[in-house]
Amino acid sequence: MAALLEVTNLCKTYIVNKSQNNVLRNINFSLHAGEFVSVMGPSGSGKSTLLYTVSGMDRLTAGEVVFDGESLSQLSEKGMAELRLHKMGFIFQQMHMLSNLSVYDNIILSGYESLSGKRGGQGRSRSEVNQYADELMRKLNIMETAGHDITEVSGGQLQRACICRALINKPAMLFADEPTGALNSKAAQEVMSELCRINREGTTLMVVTHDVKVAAQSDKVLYMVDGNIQGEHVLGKYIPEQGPRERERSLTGWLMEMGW
Ligand SMILES: Nc1ncnc2c1ncn2[C@@H]1O[C@H](COP(=O)(O)OP(=O)(O)OP(=O)(O)O)[C@@H](O)[C@H]1O
Repeated sequence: MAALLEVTNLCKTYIVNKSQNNVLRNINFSLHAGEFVSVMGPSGSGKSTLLYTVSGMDRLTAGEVVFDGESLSQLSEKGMAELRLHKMGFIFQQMHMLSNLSVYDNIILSGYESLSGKRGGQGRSRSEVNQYADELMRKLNIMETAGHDITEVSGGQLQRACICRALINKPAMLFADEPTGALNSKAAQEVMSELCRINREGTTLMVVTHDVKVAAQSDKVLYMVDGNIQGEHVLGKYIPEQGPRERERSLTGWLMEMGW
């Protein structure tokens, strides 16, 4: 089976004040449809940059990223925006909700946008987008926040609204940067349960996290050091009934070996 995401010799260099910062150095990995991978590593090792580059939010400097058969460097800005709108979902901390719109309107916005897109918005009508938004909000238990301003909901509710927004176009893959970073442990676990459920339903997940509890729920963990993937730890599919303890213990042991 072909990989959904295939990353080959990926390099990303930033030039700041005429000096060159080689943030990603020859990264290679692939993800199959339905996988859930976490990316861990020290601060500044390039985790967010990796997420941005493989999801087409930022251009790569060298190498190749192929997503669902399309090479990102071959796409124009418009082509890349279309690919992101229709096939990818994002939960990034800096992608704030629009403060002049209600929670509901924030969620449906890119759903409506996709209807006029070149890829056809999966042939849906506006009312079908609305229905899907209702379904997502019900599943994530935030229906009662629909008409609220985004300043009138809790951090956990807002994060669940971000997940609904990211899923509105039924993306093949969801990219998340510290999706539980700003949440208390109860809200974090609720968000993780939702992400795991979405993954079990078939959406591929790539999550950057510093949290062992989050990473222990993924199928495999990549550990980055200084712009390279230093190691990979395979955990297999998380079965909620078995609980996370053993996985957390095994992951923590491996992270220690990695120098975490
Ligand atoms: N837009 C940018 N322009 C210039 N340099 C950047 C840019 N984005 C990131 N960097 C640099 O790239 C390096 C890696 O940053 P990145 O945010 O990817 O690390 P990280 O592993 O996600 O860190 P953290 O865990 O602290 O979020 C850092 O040295 C950072 O300063």
